[in-house]
Amino acid sequence: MIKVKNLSTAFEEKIVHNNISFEVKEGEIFGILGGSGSGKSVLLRQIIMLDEIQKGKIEVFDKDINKLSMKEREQMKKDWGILFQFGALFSSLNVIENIGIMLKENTKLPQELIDDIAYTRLKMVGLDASVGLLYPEELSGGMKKRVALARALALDPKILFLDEPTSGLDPLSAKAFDTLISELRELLGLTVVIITHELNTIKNVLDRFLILSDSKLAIVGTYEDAINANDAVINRFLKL
Ligand SMILES: Nc1ncnc2c1ncn2[C@@H]1O[C@H](COP(=O)(O)OP(=O)(O)OP(=O)(O)O)[C@@H](O)[C@H]1O
Repeated sequence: MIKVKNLSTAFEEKIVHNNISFEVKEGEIFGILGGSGSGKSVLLRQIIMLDEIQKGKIEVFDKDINKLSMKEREQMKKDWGILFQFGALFSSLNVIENIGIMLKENTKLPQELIDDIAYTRLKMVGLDASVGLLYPEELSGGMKKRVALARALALDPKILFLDEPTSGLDPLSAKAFDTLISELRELLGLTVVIITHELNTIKNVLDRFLILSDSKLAIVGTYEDAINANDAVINRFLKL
């Protein structure tokens, strides 16, 4: 689904990625892990075409994203949903309007249908229809994340990108959100890419992950692979 080949990124003196390569397979929940400032966000932003690729190649759906026409770029962006860490909801819009905005901006569907789809998405993320007319300030942290997720799912994406989706949530809400991500992957056949440092998520939700360390990949593999690697950097990171 995503192939990163020999990617190198540097900002002035600082080398952020030093010739890294990995693949994300269709249908898996893949984690991007690493310490603060290790280049996780830059990597994600390069994959979703917000940051430029300095050296190397990234393919999504078997297409080199550096070689897309404007039209192909726009088309590809409709095939993924993104939930940023601080992906705030619009405070002046109610929940249904917040979810529907993606459809309003990207389709010519009539308002009635947009509302119908938005309510379907709301249900998908485990929220009751009665939440639809509430405004963001009336929601708990966990509910806000779910609404933002519903918005990311609005266009029926093939890939879902999540940047620290459970940060700021209490442990119970974080666990419930993790379960939801796993369920949605099953239900919708999504491929999910998550930046996370939550050990529970790493252990229980991710199929495979990479760890960025010193601009290289300390590992690309499963949790079991990570344990078996018996590597000091990996062990420190996973608190093994
Ligand atoms: N546009 C830019 N110009 C210069 N330096 C940048 C730019 N973008 C990122 N960096 C630097 O690249 C490094 C990696 O940043 P990045 O945001 O990817 O880290 P991260 O792993 O996501 O960290 P965190 O977990 O703290 O969010 C940092 O040192 C950051 O300061």
